[in-house]
Amino acid sequence: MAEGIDTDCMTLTRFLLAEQRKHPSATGDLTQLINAILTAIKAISSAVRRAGIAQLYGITGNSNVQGEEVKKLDVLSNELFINMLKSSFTTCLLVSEENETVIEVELEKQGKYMVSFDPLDGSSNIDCLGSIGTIFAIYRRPNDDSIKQEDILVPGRQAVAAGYALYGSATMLVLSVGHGVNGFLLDPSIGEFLLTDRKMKIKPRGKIYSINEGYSSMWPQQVKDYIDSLKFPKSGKPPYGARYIGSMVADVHRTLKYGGIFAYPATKDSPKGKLRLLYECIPMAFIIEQAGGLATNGDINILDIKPELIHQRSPIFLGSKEDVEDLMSFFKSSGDKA
Ligand SMILES: O=P(O)(O)OC[C@H]1O[C@](O)(COP(=O)(O)O)[C@@H](O)[C@@H]1O
Ligand SMILES: [Mg+2]
Ligand SMILES: [Mg+2]
Repeated sequence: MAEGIDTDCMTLTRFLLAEQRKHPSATGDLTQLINAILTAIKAISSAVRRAGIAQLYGITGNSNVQGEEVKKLDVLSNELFINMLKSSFTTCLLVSEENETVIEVELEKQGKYMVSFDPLDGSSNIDCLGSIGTIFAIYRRPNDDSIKQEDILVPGRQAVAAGYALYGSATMLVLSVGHGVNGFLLDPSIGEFLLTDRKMKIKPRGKIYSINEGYSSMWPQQVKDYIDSLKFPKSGKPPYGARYIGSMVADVHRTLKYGGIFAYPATKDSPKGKLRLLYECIPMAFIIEQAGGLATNGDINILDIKPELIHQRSPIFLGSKEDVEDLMSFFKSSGDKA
């Protein structure tokens, strides 16, 4: 019989408590907040698993066979996330991809953290049973009494934690509280996340690039030249392989595990790129950097960008350090920005 992964039976709950004990002054609020996120992720995971099989029984679209309303997965995921975060009594400001404006938590439920999140990422993959995910970043609120909505517009460098859940062939949570990255697999039979990927590190260089090649005619020249250098290497080295799922969580997770580069550049149609800074680019950049990789917009590090708008977009290139540095050299030598 094949041996299973050695999990040491370290549950995420135990892991978080051990992290908390490293900081004697910790109040436990961050642990409570992450636990609330975990509950939302378990509920979303269970809804995702049911959504696939629901197609078999005609429970699709907006109503089921009885004509009852069925919430779309992204709407349901958003509601679950917001409810869990509010009822954790640890948050004050929330930014969700699904809400136009900043959500201010009711005064009596307010706590000291701010959270930005994409409750369901890769939604175009839902109907074809492809992998989807959830992304989040956590910040401490400024130390004054009155909170302002713009308080959440801080560079990713100031995040205290970030992570993502991937609803793939199993549900995995990848988390960093600022001391490296750890991965936990959900065992649905016991409802627990178990530590399976301890101290995750990204290879310094990979062999895979991940970009929507269909838009190549609209890429900046530097991106065209860089991708050509991977496909037609001069030195007689083998070319890079290409992989693109179209679900950021799944594409970034593969990049973290196998190495290489993930890119969503600016295009002629989307001069600022497509992906959103607060709840897609920053959390992923935080994870990749904590794992020893790099994330840039082609000009500056993603974590050093000061956001100006909650739904601001940014070009992004992230992954193995040497691969991202190679890409950056194409922008530097042309003198142009991404
Ligand atoms: O289809 P495209 O243009 O390649 O875009 C794919 C990107 O869009 C996204 O699906 C956008 O996320 P949402 O599903 O949360 O809107 C990313 O996950 C993915 O990287
Ligand atoms: Mg998304
Ligand atoms: Mg989304």
